[in-house]
Amino acid sequence: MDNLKRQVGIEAAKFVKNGMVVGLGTGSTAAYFVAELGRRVAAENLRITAVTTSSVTSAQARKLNIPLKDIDEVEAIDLTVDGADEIDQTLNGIKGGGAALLMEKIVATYSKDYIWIVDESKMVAHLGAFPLPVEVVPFGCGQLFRLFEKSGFKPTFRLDDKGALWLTDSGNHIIDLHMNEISAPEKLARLLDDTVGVVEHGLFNDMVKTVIIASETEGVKIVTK
Ligand SMILES: O=C[C@H](O)[C@H](O)[C@H](O)COP(=O)(O)O
Repeated sequence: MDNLKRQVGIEAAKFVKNGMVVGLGTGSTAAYFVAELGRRVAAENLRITAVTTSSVTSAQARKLNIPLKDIDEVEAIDLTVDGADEIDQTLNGIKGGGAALLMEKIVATYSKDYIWIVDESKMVAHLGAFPLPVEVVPFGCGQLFRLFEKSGFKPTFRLDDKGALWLTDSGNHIIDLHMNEISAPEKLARLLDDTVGVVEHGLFNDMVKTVIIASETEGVKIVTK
């Protein structure tokens, strides 16, 4: 698995050219992309500026001497590369397994180009086997949890290793919805967008045009929409 993740990370880094502003995703797959960029910055004198999608990725980028800027300091983001938890046949996806969905969606929204990198296990017929992360404001999140229960969304609060409610980089909590199958991702996204207390959700519908997939049998392939 790690080998497949490394392959797509290295492949995606080939899209990065001198002078670009690059969005750095979060997670175990995106970390290989960031590592390869760091290698190229050191070995090839690649000149880029990066914006990141989480404190974890910022820390990795700093260690690798990748120049970072705040998202509001850059004119535009040329390309963002990120992982995903599930991707369906239409290239809708679920993200946020690493709790970075809010910053990830903001960075993706302001990127001219957006690529996901995954191993083949992430490609699915229907979204929903992976619990859908929803970032929620702490105030009233117990009420929101009960609303999700009544709606049949099978919510669970995400906890940290001490058993406390998970705190995101933006100071919010995460409720994971165990829906098993999401038959209408657009409809669910609209409903969540309209729900008070929801900051963001992990449905990334119609956002990505390019996915780089690695499999044991077929190697690396690029799927576009
Ligand atoms: O919040 C985390 C992100 O959405 C990740 O990109 C996603 O969870 C995939 O992570 P991984 O590459 O570790 O499977």
